[in-house]
Amino acid sequence: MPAEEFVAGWISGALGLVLGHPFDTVKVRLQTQTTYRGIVDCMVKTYRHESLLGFFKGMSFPIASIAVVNSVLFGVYSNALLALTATSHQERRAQPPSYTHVFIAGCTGGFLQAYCLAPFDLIKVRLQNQTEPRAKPGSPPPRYRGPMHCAASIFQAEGPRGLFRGAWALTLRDTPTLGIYFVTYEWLCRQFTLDGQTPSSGTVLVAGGFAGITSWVAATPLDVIKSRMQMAGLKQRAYGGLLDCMVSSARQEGLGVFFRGLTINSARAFPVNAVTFLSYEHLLLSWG
Ligand SMILES: CN(C)C(=N)NCCC[C@H](N)C(=O)O
Repeated sequence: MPAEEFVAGWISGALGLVLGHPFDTVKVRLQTQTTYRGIVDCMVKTYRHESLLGFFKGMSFPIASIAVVNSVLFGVYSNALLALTATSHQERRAQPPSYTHVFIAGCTGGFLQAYCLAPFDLIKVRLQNQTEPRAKPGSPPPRYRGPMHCAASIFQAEGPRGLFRGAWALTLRDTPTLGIYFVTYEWLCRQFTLDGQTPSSGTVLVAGGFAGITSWVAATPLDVIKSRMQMAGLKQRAYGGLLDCMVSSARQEGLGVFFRGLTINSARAFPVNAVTFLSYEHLLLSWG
């Protein structure tokens, strides 16, 4: 099993994550809290109340976890393609796989990464939703003192299953959308590259960026539900399950609720995924 894809996936995912985290914090807050009038209002309030640090809440944990999650995604994707088409990463430019194979491999990667991502994503969302300013005398202490304390508190209160809250919604979100992600990337690369050639860096940046946007547009409805399930019973009301969360969110806030965070998600997706794919392709190319 080729291991370079796992390592390249890890490094490229971490680079993309740092770039996209401030956008991600605004997105999570818009999706789960009703106190903001829009993106700008959320950014201004976050900055005033919590300074620049507020945008980077909950980042240390995803940085550590991206090692696992992105390497599982890219490693499983590439190895699934190897199993389906008997071609290695290097051979795929000369013998491109069919889009059906790319889609199946992407869905497989998405499905497996969702389970690795679930506990890390839960902790990230819980920390991002803590709007208390850091270390201000007299202000109430935040519920969680950091990622480890957050993980331990959830574990103590709900057991190991508690750490997988929202995992179903996350799996439903990621399985098909990661198929879409890799198909879009491959399709765009092939449109702008001569047969058998390696795509230029510009092509990889654009194809990666648009793959990110397309997949996140498709993922946003379930992303909203996932974030609400993860916050259920805290700042949110508790839900009877995924379907109950969907129906009651739509009843109370209209169908527009499923597109909350869409703009910020798309704005974040372009740079994050452009950088992720560029570094992934370059790392694999330099390792031969
Ligand atoms: C639509 N979905 C779930 C994705 N495209 N997932 C791939 C993640 C890539 C990058 N780390 C990101 O956070 O955008």
